[in-house]
Amino acid sequence: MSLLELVSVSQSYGDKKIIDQMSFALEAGEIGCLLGSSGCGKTTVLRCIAGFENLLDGEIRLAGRGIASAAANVPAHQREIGMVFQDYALFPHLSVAENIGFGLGSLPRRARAQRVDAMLEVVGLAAYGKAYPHELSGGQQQRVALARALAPQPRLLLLDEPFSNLDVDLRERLSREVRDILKSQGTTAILVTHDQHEAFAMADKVGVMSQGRLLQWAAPYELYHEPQSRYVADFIGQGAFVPGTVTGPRCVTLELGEYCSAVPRQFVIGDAVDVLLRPDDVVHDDASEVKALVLGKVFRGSEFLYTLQLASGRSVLAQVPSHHNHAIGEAIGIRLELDHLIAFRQA
Ligand SMILES: Nc1ncnc2c1ncn2[C@@H]1O[C@H](COP(=O)(O)OP(=O)(O)OP(=O)(O)O)[C@@H](O)[C@H]1O
Repeated sequence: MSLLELVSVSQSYGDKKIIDQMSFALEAGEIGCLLGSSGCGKTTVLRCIAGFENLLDGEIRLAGRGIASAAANVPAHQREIGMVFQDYALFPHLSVAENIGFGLGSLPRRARAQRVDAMLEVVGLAAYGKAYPHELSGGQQQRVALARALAPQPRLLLLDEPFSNLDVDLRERLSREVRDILKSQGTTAILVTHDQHEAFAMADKVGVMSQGRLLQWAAPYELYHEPQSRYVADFIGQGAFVPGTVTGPRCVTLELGEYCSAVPRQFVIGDAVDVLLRPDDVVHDDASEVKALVLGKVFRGSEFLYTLQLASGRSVLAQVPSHHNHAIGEAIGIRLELDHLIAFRQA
């Protein structure tokens, strides 16, 4: 039995449908992530799970028990769900230890103090119990918020864009740290973000949302390598679509030549397809007869990300080791190295 199940959940504000028949399941101890552009309904899903919104249709189950449907709701405070918000929402007049102990009122004093100490240790702030929130950095404050949410040992933790107030470096580090903390505690959690690096760094399962619908719910690797729709293929990672024709059971012909790998089974010979080329599929090769013009380049330390123009005028991206330093306007040889093909029928 999954720890959290959403079964065909819909929600609306007035006449406007915000969540449309959304279903997914999260196993105990897993970290899930809802990823999507601004306004697609991510936060609304969290609010439905937390008990702050009523459902129009469908059901939410936590550990096998129905907690929300159009007909009945378990009140938010009885759901044993913790939340961490973007703005930390710490109490400024309480010390770090008092903040963390805030939700532990039902524990005897001693047990509460022990739990607070243990949580300070878990989030690496053992020396800061007596400090006040304004004396801490943004990253430290977010760790206090995490400790406060974890202290009552919720069945499920919801994190709503928890790192978006932090600068990029800290975001990356903290997202790894938070994942380690959640895993060490065996906490089941759902994170909401519009940052796919964060989603990939943190989550076991990622759900891509668009306009209130869940388009795909899968492990990050699968989302990247086996996107089920053009939208997901486009949204996840970088790349460009290039038109081609299926020429054999495993082959497709593009303007860059014929490439044979596993053509998805739904296609037959003669089908017109758009093939997704990721930057790492396009390999720089001086010996190749296929040439492309360097339109732009971004230095990334160990590599360049080149924007290349093909003979047709179409652009593709290529990830090239940075000792190949070509000038804009130069023609360079390229070939494709496709492990597997991501292709969609041409519209
Ligand atoms: N209280 C409300 N009343 C009416 N409409 C609302 C309300 N809250 C949110 N919405 C609308 O619901 C839609 C989804 O909002 P939601 O906050 O869930 O999106 P989101 O994906 O979390 O966006 P962001 O990444 O910008 O936070 C938006 O169009 C928003 O305008």
